[in-house]
Amino acid sequence: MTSVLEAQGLGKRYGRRWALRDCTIDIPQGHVVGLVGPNGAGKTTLLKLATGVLEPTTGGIGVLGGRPAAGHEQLARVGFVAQDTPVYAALTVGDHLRLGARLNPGWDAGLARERIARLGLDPAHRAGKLSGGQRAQLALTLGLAKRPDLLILDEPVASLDPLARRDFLQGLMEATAEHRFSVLLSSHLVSDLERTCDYLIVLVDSRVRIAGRAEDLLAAHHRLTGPRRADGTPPTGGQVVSARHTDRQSTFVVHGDAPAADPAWTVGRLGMEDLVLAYMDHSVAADLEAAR
Ligand SMILES: Nc1ncnc2c1ncn2[C@@H]1O[C@H](COP(=O)(O)OP(=O)(O)OP(=O)(O)O)[C@@H](O)[C@H]1O
Repeated sequence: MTSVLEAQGLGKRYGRRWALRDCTIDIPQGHVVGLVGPNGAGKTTLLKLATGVLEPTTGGIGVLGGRPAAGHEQLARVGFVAQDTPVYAALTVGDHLRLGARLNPGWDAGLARERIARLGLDPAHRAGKLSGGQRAQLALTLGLAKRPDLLILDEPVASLDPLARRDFLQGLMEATAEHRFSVLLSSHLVSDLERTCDYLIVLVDSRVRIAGRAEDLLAAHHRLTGPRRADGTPPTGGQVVSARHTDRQSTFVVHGDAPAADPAWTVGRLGMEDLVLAYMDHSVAADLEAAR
């Protein structure tokens, strides 16, 4: 099956600073992919490379088997809702739908109308007077009604309150269940992704730290807690993702097979948030960097 996004040695540099480097990933179709990382990690850069808004400095990127933004057909297959869910303030909700119909060959007018009605949005209302949550829902509706094979959303819920955030993500999940398309969604909040995404990419300091199916990643990581290790290494094999030490205790997050039972050590599983935080741990990230 064609990958939804395939990158080989992909990099983007601004002057002397790399916004994204050495990015090699291959994401199968049919997932809701969460791209997570701290501010400035390179998430927007990767999404803009995927939509063809930016050209790579190094390497290459393919989206749904084609070059990003290469021709009408490719443009029609990819929907993009940029950061801050941009809409035209002076246009009404109805104007947005008419514009969507004019610009997109595969426009699903029924879906757009039905969704706007379900959200309780008045087609005569100017977009500039909508609340942040309503604006985000309008932008999502435009993205969905385009009926893309891949919908890319850059921090779509960043400015929303918890209720609006939940409604937005729920609407997105319902749409993916109904229309079967792939989604690539960025956020710096793991809690947003936990219920929504089944594939995860963790980006830290402009590099992909880990990428894969969420359940595989969770199964492949363990937390070990036990007596403080004088040499700072865990009692087992596996790649150390993060390490924390107090006077008496050491806690490691390791990537690898389940460690053999040792009565002095507690072995625990991780949730998605713990996993992402472990990869964001800067001290270990710096060590990994030095070891490359
Ligand atoms: N046009 C630009 N010119 C120069 N540097 C840039 C430009 N755009 C982004 N950068 C830099 O590239 C790096 C990655 O930025 P990017 O916007 O991709 O991060 P992000 O993970 O999306 O961050 P956030 O969560 O804050 O949106 C940052 O250091 C940023 O300052």
